[in-house]
Amino acid sequence: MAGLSGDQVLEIDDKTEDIQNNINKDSNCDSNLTNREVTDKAGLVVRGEENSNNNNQGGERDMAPPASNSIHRSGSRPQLDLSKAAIQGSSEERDPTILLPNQSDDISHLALDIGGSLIKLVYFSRHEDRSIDDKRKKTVKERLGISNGNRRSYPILGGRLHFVKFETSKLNECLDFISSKQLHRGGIDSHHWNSEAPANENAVIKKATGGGAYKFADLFKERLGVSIDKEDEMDCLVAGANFLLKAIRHEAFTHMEGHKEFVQLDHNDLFPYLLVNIGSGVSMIKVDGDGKFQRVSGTNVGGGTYWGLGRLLTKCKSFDELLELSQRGDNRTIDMLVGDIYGGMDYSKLPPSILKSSQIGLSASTIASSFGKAISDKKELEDYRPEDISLSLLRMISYNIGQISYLNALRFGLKRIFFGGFFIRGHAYTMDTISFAVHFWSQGEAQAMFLRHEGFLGALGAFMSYEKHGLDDLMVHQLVERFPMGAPYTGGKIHGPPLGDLNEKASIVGFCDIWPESINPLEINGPGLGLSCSKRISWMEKFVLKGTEITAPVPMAPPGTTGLGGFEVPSSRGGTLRSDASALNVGVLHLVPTLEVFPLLANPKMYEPNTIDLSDHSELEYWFTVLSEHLPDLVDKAVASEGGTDDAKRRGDAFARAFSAHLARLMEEPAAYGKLGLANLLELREECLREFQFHDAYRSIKQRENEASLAVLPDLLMELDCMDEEARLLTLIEGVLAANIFDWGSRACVDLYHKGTIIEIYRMSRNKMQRPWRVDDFDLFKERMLGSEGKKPQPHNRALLFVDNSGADVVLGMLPLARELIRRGTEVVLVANSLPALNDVTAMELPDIVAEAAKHCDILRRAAEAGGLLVDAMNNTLDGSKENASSVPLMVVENGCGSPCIDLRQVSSELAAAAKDADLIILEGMGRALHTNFNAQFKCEALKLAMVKNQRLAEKLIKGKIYDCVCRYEPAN
Ligand SMILES: Nc1ncnc2c1ncn2[C@@H]1O[C@H](COP(=O)(O)OP(=O)(O)O)[C@@H](O)[C@H]1O
Ligand SMILES: CC(C)(COP(=O)(O)O)[C@@H](O)C(=O)NCCC(=O)O
Ligand SMILES: [Mn+2]
Repeated sequence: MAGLSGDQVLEIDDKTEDIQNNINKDSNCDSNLTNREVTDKAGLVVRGEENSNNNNQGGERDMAPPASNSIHRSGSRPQLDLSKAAIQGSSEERDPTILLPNQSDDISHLALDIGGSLIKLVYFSRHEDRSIDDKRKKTVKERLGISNGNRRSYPILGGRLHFVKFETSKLNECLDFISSKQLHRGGIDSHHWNSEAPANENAVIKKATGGGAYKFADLFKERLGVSIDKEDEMDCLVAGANFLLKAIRHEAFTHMEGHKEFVQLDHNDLFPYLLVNIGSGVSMIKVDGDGKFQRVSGTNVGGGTYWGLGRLLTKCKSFDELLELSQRGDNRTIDMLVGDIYGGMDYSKLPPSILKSSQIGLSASTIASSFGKAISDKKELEDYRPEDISLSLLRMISYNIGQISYLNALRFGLKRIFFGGFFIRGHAYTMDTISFAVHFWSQGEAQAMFLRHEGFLGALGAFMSYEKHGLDDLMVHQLVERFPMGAPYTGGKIHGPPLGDLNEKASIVGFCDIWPESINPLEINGPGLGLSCSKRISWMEKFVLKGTEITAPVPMAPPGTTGLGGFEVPSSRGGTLRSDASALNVGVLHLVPTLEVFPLLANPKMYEPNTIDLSDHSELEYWFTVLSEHLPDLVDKAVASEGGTDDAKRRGDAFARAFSAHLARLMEEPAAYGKLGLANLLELREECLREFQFHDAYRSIKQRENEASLAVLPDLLMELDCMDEEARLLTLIEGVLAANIFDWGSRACVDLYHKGTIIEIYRMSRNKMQRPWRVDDFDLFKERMLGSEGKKPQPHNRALLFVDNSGADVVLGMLPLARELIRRGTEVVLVANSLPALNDVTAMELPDIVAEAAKHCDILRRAAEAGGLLVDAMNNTLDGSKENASSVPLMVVENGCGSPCIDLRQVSSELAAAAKDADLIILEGMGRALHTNFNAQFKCEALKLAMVKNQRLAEKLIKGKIYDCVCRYEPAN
């Protein structure tokens, strides 16, 4: 336990990462600015007031010393040594357990930028090693032709870069934080990239930049035993900016008149640009390339001026308070406007005989002189509203910086100006004001852009200055911002009344109220599949019997306590500057070195994963409600998955708060974390769960559904084998669609589970799948598979089956389909999640499922052996033969993601390799085939299969109803 001083006490638990370490004991999550913050991009409330004023006060002198020395940074950083990918321990046996490239030197996991106002920290944390079975992976890699020599073999989803900040005046808190997280241990002297590695504290060196790197070096040595290696501040700013602009897709954006738009930057056309860092003071740097820059100007009127003067004039206690005041201010009471001087007239309306230049265009409302009214009035400071003072000050400083920036851009013919530094604080009005100034003075020629990691450029640059870590060599998509998680959300105590026994909700009621009329529940006792097989008790009857196990409530904690206690339905706030940044971490980048663009995308540049764009506010509101309403059930499952312990309940509560707060934040500012689509929201939820140590909330649910399904699989396969080709293919596709109902992510399906009716409904839909489906290309697909007019088509070479849910979905739906393809001579690659998401099956779980299925099916067994899925059984096959060598293989690869949706711009290298020889893609499930990729075009044939388990989506996407099915077949593009 490391007690932190100040008004926020953090509880530290050494054993756990981020969140648990730092759950705020104070239940007031909305406390105003706290001493320790994580990247705060909050406060994007757009003022209704017109911002058409401009600052006509030219001639402001840059009082800062014009340091115009040109620094050229060495570009000879060591390259990423991909050939030495075996990182720790025995590389033969284990996949590397770290994500950063393995070099002989270690990698830093902490760098600091200690500025005049704020200390910025960038640190790296490692994910757990969750790589899937090594032997299997090795065989798959051999099959796919991936050798360690030319391919990266780092585990997927291996680490995160965190961004945290503290007030410089609260240095002690920063030191406590570093110490609590053991960030001062390890480093360039240790040989293992591992927080457990013994550290010779005397030799630990940390990179730091900013004035405090000099000023506080002794304190760091004394308190943490750390020697500070000082890095040039400008050097770091530029390195950080270049890195972000190249590596993060939605890093830069424009902000004009309240409208934020992300800009797509061409990496080959990035330079030159002007970097304006608005910290306590302002630096203006002309950047010509990596390590090539020149500090061309600056101004001493910066963030420190606003905060310093503002504090004196308004008595505000915090920067945020000052900024918030400005939002309610009216600067006309204190600024002297053109109209004040010219008797209410626009300067441009003066008679032509007087007006020499008609180009100036100064309206009456233009600020002629900031604070100018204060000279003529007989007023004292107390007579002015602090709100007005704050706004006047903010405008004065923002316009001034915008103007000087433009003049410097003009000096060097630069069109693009990127603004960083914490003065901006993601504040809409500040950005609008700066943008206005740049736009106004350049007459639209120059563009002001802002950076999402605005204040961390220096710290990131310092982080990257560690020799040989190779971070700067990582390409786009390798460092991705998945979602802004990682550092603690200050969840607070559980409060609110404990719920009763959650098990009560399992009472079984009828299902007719849910199921659409088109499928009549009364027909469930009908003639089964209408087949001539002689089995009296069909597999389905057995499965129904198993149903009670599937729908039984998950084991929960003793009644009376629950993880739901303190959960609050998110509510949107408006009108004030958000202080949530102190509670929400919006500063984490995930380091995912193995991610690649899926090679079968027809047009990667045009590819947009999201089908539903949430820029329409009513759409966002709808999904906000859906996800909020689903939250109690999710927390219930998550807490149960961890045994319902008190700790789990506390984390469940904190998760609910954090997720709700993120949702609320996004409602207010949808682009807060980058461009927002539905897939991002769903991913946010998974990331948030992981953040609170819920690594697999549906673990036991998945297990029991798998078991029930595997128990009846042999009988299903037998039934299928009794059919002719055509009936079988149709039954297989029906089987996939029907089983997609086992979805714990859909509110409607969760209701069916809880009512105990889901199995019946599944049975019903398998028995009677009315065609045509809402989207029904089955006949086309059938023709491709079976041919027409007696012509046998060429079987597919390799099919990638993107599988979805555990249980019936994968076992009774996708596996039988895979088996059919294998039987026809097509290699099958099952593509599954790298990390759990809802009840989706993961790549790590699949080999066991396949192995179990293979026990009763020769086709699957041989294929699984050939694909390396049954490595242990290879010398011990059912009949002892070695026939697997000639069999068509069944393989499993991980997709590189941990969400119900898939962004095909970022897939695992394994999947990318598997895709090379594939000529058929089958995307299954709502997440993978509808929310994302519904409109994706592929170079090869694609089949998109899903049951639509959401009414609104059904209406919007297919003009249909809930539980309608989609079978979309698209020939190669
Ligand atoms: N919580 C905060 N406390 C103090 N200043 C803040 C805060 N948030 C934003 N600021 C603004 O950011 C400025 C510091 O920006 P920063 O980029 O960190 O520069 P420096 O490296 O000089 O500290 C402050 O002068 C102030 O204008
Ligand atoms: C999360 C899901 C995409 C999972 O569906 P799946 O991919 O398993 O078919 C889906 O359950 C979903 O969109 N749920 C949210 C909408 C709702 O509750 O209706
Ligand atoms: Mn799913």
